[in-house]
Order: sequence, then structure tokens, then C-alpha cells
Amino acid sequence: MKIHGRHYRTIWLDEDGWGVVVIDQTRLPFHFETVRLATAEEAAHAIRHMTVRGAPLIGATAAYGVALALRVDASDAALEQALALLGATRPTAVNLNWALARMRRRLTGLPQAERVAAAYAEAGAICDEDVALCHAIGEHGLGVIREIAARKPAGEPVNILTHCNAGWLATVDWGTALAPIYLAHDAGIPVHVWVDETRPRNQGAALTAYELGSHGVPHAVIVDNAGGHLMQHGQVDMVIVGTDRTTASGDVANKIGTYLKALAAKDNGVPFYVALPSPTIDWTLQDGLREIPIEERSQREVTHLFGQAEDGRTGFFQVAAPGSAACNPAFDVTPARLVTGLITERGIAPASAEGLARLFPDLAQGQAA
Ligand SMILES: CSC[C@@H](O)[C@@H](O)C(=O)COP(=O)(O)O
Repeated sequence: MKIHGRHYRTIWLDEDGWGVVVIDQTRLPFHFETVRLATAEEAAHAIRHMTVRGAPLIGATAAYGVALALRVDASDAALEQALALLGATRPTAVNLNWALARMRRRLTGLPQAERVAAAYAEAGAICDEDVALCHAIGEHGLGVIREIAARKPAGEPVNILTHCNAGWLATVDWGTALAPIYLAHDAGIPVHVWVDETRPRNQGAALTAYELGSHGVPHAVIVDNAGGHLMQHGQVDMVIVGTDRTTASGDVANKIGTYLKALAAKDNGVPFYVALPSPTIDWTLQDGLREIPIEERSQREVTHLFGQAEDGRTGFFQVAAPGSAACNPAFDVTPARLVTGLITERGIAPASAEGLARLFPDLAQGQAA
């Protein structure tokens, strides 16, 4: 993604060749700042406190976290300790477990002297592959947008609603849900995006709007409760969201509030697509509602908002009545029956066990519990 005239991925190695640099997403959209991660503990902190967030980027950061740990101590015990530390940071995004399992497979059994170089190479490969997967998702999703555009009067934009941030900032580059939108915009198809603000952390208002604005994509931020109303009035042609974990049967965990958008879409006949790379599929799970662990985050994220005051100072503002308790489930599960299609790097699958297995016979086979 181009920001301030320069192409950025969301994670890269510092000039020294080993420090890991990420964009501090807690400072956006007001400040574009980078942070250098030098230890596995710093990588874990960055994931837990959402300096980096979004399922694919969490996985990539954790992979580099393993490499950082091994620089200090490349023993089996240190490897296991790093995998446990990083694996405990956030529970819902399965890309984290996927990336750590891949690191373990690559490193276990290697001589200690070869482990650091192998860990950096594997983490780099995870990043490069993510870029390719997201671009392929973009190409497949572009076809859907193109079809909808063809049915509209010439020049009228395709109105797309999205929730949370499943863009460049949530991945290494391109994004999942936003990749088709970028490709459509670049291809000259008029698109307009309704950006759910996405309380409590406001990933939509802060990050998706920032990304779309940087790329010149027309958009408007809406409060989370506006989507249903816009759908009832024919102002949404399609919904595209990302996911943190999709079961082998097509149930989709994503940012809290996604389920309500899917219900409203169903009621109004609006197609509801979920964009995901295959590492987001948890082939061991069938029942999303019962089996996907849902992260509970701090009450403070609900009672306080991060923002910029008119004098330019950024900070947290309390919005809830002092003393009130809050409840903060960070994700919800949208049942497969509400999903029109899963846009993956291999094409679009119906949200069902058969649909996913047909597209990914190699991955589906033998992985179910
Ligand atoms: C391509 S990212 C898909 C999901 O990770 C995204 O939609 C999302 O819910 C992110 O949640 P976050 O809590 O900001 O990490």
C-alpha cells in the first residue's frame, strides 16, 4: 500500500537485518509511526495490545517473534517457550496458531546453529505468501464486484459495506475484504464503501477509512447500527468482511457486530461475502458457535474512546457513566447459512463443508478432528 508516496508492507526487517519493524496501529489515523520489535516479548506485547492486529498480520508478527527469541537462545526449550508465549497473546485468530505450528514444524529437528536463519526465512516466506494470497483473493472478489457493477446503471457506484478492518493493515499487504475493492477501484469500476466504525476499538473509522482515503477510494464512515437501515433502503449492493477463524463447515468468526450485519443482509437480500486466505480456516472445527474461542477484552475499551481533541492532542476519553460495568466480547460467529460465499485465494466457495473441501481437498483431508 502506498502511504505518503512510499510503498509499505505492514511488517519488515530493519536495516540491521534482524529487528522487526511494524506500523503502530494504536496511533493511526492521527500519527503514522513505526515500532521496532527486538525480542519475542516485544512481539507478544505488540500483538496483545494491538499495535498490530488483524488475523494474518498477527500470524506474521508471531512468526518473526519466534525468530527474535531464537537469536538469544536457539535451544528446544527456548523455542517451546517462545511458541507458548506468542500463542497465548490472542485466542480467536487461528492464523496465530497456524503460523506458530508452521514455525515449529520448520525448526524442530534442525541443528541449533541453523535455527535462527531458518526462522527468519520461514517468517519471511509467511509474509510473502500472505501478500500473494491476498492479491489472489482480490482477483476473485473483483469478479463479484464486476458482475454487480454490470447490473447497475453505467457510472453508478457499487455500494459495499464492510466491518472492522480487513485491509492492508490487517495483513502484510492488500488485505482480504479490501483487496477486491482496491482492484476494482484501480480497474476503473466505481465503488463506494460504507465503513462501519466498529466499536469499541473503531478499526473501521480509524484504520479502514485511513486506508481507503490513502488509496483514493470513495467511502463514508457510518455508526455500527446504520447498516441495516441502509440495506432496507437499497443503498448496499454487497457486504464483504474478513474473518479471524472460519470452521471447516463455513461458520465465520469476525469482529463483534459482523453477525448482526449478516442477519440484516439476509433479511434484505444483500449478498454477504467473507474474504479469507486458507490459513484462516480451522479444519479441526465444525461448530463455530460452540467451538471458536471468543476473546474477551478489557471493559475500558468500551467505557473509553481513543480520539483526537480539537486542539490536536490525542488521548482516551470516557464515554460511559462513571462506575458502570461493561462487557466486551471482541468477536462473534456468523453461521454458514448467512454467508453467500467465501472468497479465497483459490476461488469462491459456498460456505459449507462440501464447498470448502472441494476447493481445498489437500488441506481438508486428514485435518478434521
Ligand atoms: C484480514 S483480517 C480479518 C479479521 O482479522 C478482521 O476482520 C478483524 O476482525 C480484526 O480484529 P482485530 O481485533 O482488530 O484484530
